[in-house]
Amino acid sequence: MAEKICVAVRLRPPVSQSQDTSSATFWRVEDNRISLHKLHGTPIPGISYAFDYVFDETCSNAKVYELLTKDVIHAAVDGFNGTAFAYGQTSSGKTFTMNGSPNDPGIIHRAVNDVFRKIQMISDREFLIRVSYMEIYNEEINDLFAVENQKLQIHESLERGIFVAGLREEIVNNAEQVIKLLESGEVNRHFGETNMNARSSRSHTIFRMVIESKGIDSRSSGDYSSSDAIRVSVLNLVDLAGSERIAKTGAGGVRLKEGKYINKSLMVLGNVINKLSNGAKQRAHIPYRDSKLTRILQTALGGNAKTSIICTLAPEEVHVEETKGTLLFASRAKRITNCAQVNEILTDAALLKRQQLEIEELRRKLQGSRSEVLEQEILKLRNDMLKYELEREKLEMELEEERKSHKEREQRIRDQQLKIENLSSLVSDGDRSSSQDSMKESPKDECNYRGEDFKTPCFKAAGNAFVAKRSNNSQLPDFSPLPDSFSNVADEDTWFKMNKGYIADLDLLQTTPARKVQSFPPQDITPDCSNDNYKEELQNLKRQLELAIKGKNELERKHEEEIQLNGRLMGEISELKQELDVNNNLLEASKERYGSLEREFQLLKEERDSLQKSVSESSQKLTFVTDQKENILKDLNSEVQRRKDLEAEIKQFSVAFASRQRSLASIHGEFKSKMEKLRAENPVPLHKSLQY
Ligand SMILES: Nc1ncnc2c1ncn2[C@@H]1O[C@H](COP(=O)(O)OP(=O)(O)OP(=O)(O)O)[C@@H](O)[C@H]1O
Repeated sequence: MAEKICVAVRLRPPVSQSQDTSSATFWRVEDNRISLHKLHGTPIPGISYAFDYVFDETCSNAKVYELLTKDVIHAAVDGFNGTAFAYGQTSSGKTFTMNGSPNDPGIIHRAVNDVFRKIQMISDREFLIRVSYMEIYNEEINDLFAVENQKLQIHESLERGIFVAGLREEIVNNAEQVIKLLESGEVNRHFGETNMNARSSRSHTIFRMVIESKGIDSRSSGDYSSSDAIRVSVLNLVDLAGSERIAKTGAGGVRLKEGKYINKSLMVLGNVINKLSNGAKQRAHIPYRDSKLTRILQTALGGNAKTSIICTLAPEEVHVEETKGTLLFASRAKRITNCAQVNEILTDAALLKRQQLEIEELRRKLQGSRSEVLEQEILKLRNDMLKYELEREKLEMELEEERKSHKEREQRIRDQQLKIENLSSLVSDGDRSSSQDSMKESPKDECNYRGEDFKTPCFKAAGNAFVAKRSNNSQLPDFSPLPDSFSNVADEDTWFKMNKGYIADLDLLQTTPARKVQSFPPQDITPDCSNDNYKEELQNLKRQLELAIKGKNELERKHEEEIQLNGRLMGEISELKQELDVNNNLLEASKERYGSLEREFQLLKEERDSLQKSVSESSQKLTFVTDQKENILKDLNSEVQRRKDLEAEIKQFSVAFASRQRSLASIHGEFKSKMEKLRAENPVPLHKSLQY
């Protein structure tokens, strides 16, 4: 059954009253809560903790045992593993709590007495108790019952669980015997003097009782499921060494080395408690193997055991930080859930029967909900996967189409840009031609000019044609001086770049028509023209120019629109891409889940198969045993029958024997009387006469 570890804290009495008067804070205990207060009584926010029990400095070991530990001890007698340990900084009262004083024995003594007292009260079971006592000193395990057993190793086996190999175990019959053994062990324990404690435990000690019991009349009951089982439980009573600040303990040399080992193993214990307190989901790996202490206490921490922890606190203000640390440890420990169950070892027949029941149960579970649920989940996942695949394909198609139309639009934009460039150059060419024309005076020049093949601009093949036109025009520098203001609008370099196919800056291009209007108004051109045709042509040219400018503006507007549309579409494409990514992730996740479910399903199938196999093996075994039993019964019956027959025969024989005896007796009587009669008739001694 899952249950939380039981956690209590205990405040030891202050070492010296005088220290307290100068304190600025003190710990207050109210019911099952402990909080830090300022000297005048105001509670300090955030430093208040509740536990299963909070014992103040007036509390006795008797009370601590009664409220916190007794249940664990009693449960151990009933077959549950149990652990009780004391945790706290050095000199906070751990050893006092576990070992006690002559006037107020500690938890270990009380537990030992209680175990034997309880056993006495159980009449239907017989008990076997073994005890051992070890210490972990500088991360080495030593036997406190046998000093020669040092540096012992931890092992693990199916039958014994985690155990210390080579540790002496004494079989004990009463509490006094155990107390004597404990006293002998205490002598071997490592204690040392530090600034904080004149007799400081330099090692963690674990006193262990293994309690075995068996129902007394198990044979007669015939119920194999429980009375035939042997219960084995392990009870650990642990006195930890205290965490210490080297600065405070003033430790050096050996003490310093011990302190480092102590702190390290307590840190591992803290880590284990921390991980366990995170709850099953976030637990991941629990570092039990990082220290000997946690390895030995593995079952007690989050395993098959009932556990109670007492955290001892030093009340002095100078220890307030350590006390807060201990309280934090205690509140984490409070969140740990153990799952204790009676430990039973079964005889073969009981084991067979129980296994069969378990197999049946498993089979029911397997055939029932679990596999159905799994199959349904797999089906659902398959559907989801198909759905995602379809959605992905659809999205991919949409994306492809979008890409295509995006390309087309880009092409259109490029075309438009080109057209705009052409128009712009045309406009400026036209301007320049106009200005040149207006300055021309000789008919030869006029003819030359008119002889040029001036056409409506061909937008599509603009690039090269335009470059050619520019190069033609550049042959007339003398007749076409650039206005001063031109360089402010579009310099030669810019033109050059544009004509070479550089990306155009539209802002620059837009300034070109404005220059034409400002610099070359039409009235400046006409008065100088004497030829009518030429005038007409000029008019045409002007019209064409106007049209071209209009066209160019229109194109620019369209171009702008296209760019905006393009921007929007790009946004849509990136949204689609994101959606596609999300879908892909979902697909991956469901694929993974699907895979793991399939694996789980496969495992379950294998498990089911092996279970079925073991069921059939068990059935075979059972049939074999039943057959054997029947045969034996048959043999027994025939033996009984034979015995009955023999008895009857003996009876008959006895009757016949008796009647024979009777007839013999009568013959003998007759013979005797005849002899006597003969003797009377014949005085010759009979034996003589008979000799003849
Ligand atoms: N509840 C208590 N009532 C009276 N005296 C106490 C109590 N707790 C502790 N003490 C006394 O305080 C001193 C230190 O206690 P103890 O040796 O038990 O501390 P510890 O936590 O085991 O220290 P360490 O970790 O150094 O071994 C001892 O003299 C002990 O008798």
